Amino acid sequence: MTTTTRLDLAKVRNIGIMAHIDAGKTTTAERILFYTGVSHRIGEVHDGAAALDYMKQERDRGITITAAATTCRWRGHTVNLIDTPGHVDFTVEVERCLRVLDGAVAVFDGVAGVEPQSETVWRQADRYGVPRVCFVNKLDRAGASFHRCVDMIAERLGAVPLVVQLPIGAEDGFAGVVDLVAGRALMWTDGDPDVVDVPADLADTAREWRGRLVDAVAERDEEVMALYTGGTEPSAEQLHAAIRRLTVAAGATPVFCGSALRNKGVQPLLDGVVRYLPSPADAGADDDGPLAALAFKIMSDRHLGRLTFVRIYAGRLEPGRTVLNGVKGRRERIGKIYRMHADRREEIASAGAGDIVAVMGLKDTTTGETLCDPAHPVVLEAMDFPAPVIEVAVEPASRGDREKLGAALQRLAEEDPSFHARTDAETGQTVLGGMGELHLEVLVQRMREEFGVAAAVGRPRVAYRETIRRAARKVEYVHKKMTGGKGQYAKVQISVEPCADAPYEFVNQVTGGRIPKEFVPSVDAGCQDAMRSGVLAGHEMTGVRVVLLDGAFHDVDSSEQAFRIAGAQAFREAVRRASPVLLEPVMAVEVSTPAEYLGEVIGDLGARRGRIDGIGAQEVRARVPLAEMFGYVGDLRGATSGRAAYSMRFDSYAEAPEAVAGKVVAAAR
Ligand SMILES: Nc1nc2c(ncn2[C@@H]2O[C@H](COP(=O)(O)OP(=O)(O)OP(=O)(O)O)[C@@H](O)[C@H]2O)c(=O)[nH]1
Repeated sequence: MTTTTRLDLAKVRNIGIMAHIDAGKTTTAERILFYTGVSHRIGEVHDGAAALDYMKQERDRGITITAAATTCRWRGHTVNLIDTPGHVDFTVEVERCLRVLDGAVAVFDGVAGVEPQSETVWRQADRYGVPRVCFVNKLDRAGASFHRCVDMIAERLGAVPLVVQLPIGAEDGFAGVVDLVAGRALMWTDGDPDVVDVPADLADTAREWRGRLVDAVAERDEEVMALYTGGTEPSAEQLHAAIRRLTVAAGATPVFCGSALRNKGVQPLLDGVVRYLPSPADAGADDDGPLAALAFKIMSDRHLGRLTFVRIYAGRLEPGRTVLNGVKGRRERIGKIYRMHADRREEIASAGAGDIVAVMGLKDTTTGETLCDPAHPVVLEAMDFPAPVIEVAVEPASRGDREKLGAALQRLAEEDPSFHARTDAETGQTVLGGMGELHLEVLVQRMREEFGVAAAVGRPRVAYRETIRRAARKVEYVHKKMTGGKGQYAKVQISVEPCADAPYEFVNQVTGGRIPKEFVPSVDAGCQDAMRSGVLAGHEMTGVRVVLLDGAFHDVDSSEQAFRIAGAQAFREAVRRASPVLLEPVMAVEVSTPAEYLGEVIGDLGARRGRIDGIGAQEVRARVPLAEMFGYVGDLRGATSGRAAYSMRFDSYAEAPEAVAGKVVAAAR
């Protein structure tokens, strides 16, 4: 059965849930699905039964890897919910979700407060200008503190928290919340909360905090300020409207609280989502304009095959329609369209601006590309994906496995733009690259379990790069083969020089037909072939400009192939003369630790060739080469009795010191 819906845009919310690993995103999302009637029982993460974590891997590991888009309904609104992964290795997933969201719920662990990864994700959301509401979760746990977490939101994240609720009771006795806007209390026993008077012992505190809320809003909102100076207390509706204006403008963030696990606080959080977070209409979505949609995720479904998740910004999508991939300039036909409900799907007859849906039938479109009306081509701003910094070599067990591996890698790379696969030119091995140890572990496990590839997998190693330190001018290479029938002949002369603003550039300066036009792209292709495997240790090269200066050809014996070979050989020779160097990935590392271990943590980072960027009362920021960070999880736990935590993301590539480079080069040879 298919359904046709024309959404009232003002009643749509496209939101994500973001947080540090284990803060309780998945548990909160599960409760949202339960209360909105999508799922009929509550799946627990620790039972491996959460509906959103539907991939087998996720069930095994109890963590969220792939963001799943789910549609649910709350108080007459359509809420498209995206559950984003919290582990730093999957930052790309978070980033691509933020790109298509209108708003987000930031979940914090009431005991741990603002943790490093919540900070990373918060900054990402800042970068994309995504309005947020906060949910301070786990208030049932021993040691939880709502106010400490609110302070951290202000201090660590530089946000303006608007406290709209106060917890009633603490830890085991946590029973409900005061709604400061309405001046009522919500108490949970089972299911929906009872709305009652604010408990007498909290009345004064509640009055004080409502005053603070009104002050904070008045300071930033003219309408409430006008009431305030006129001596009128704003009504609940006026306050709601002002909080919405501030939230949508990303000028402040309402803070809610509760315990997802104990089923407390989730319904008012949902109210907050529809009340305060923006709708696509706030972003100017237009159903009647020409189509503009962004593909933000590719997923292979065991039954349906390739599904492309798209966010529609303008216009409508219908099955059977031909659309243009604005980036590739190729036409694609839309197959069936689905609204996804985590583990279930609903076929729909059309989808409009502001919607997030899954589409079948797209063959050529990858993550970050735009779909548009062929008569009105547009390209929406694409997404940037960081380079893989860690690799493993994979050796298929048999020829059959090699074939399966090829298919698996293609599918996995389509789904995940932060995953790369290449063939090592020297060893012929297949090398997989990713964002971190866990990322690759998950990919390898999927390759084995989902695609049935039997393969030996090497130890994870750093993905180095190679570049050149200076220019090498006028390097010549002649490719000549005169054996047998038709010969091969191509001569090229090139210069190479360091290129700061692009990984690779090719400039053609050949004049007077010394190389026929049709062979110039072959020289370029040859240089790019050689870029894939540097002369030092076979790592991918970056930051090289090639200038093609001169050459010669032969009427009969010259071919594209010959010029490609000559280009590659000239390039290798030029690079050898241009002081090639090894680059290593350097990570931005943030460690949070009890103060007593601070000295030890700093000393250890130093021993790992780290450069300290900043030291706080309980935290250290440093830049450390990735090569020194293998096994850091365990070492840090050991040194701090498990009390410190860290997060790490790619920062930059830097020239490896000679001692390090020497070893890498020797190992490659
Ligand atoms: N005490 C308590 N535990 C909670 C609460 N919410 C979640 N948990 C537990 O915290 C753990 C992590 O919860 P998840 O929901 O998987 O956290 P997550 O943030 O989705 O984690 P990832 O998906 O791995 O990024 C689980 O064992 C939950 O049962 C809560 O309100 N109170």
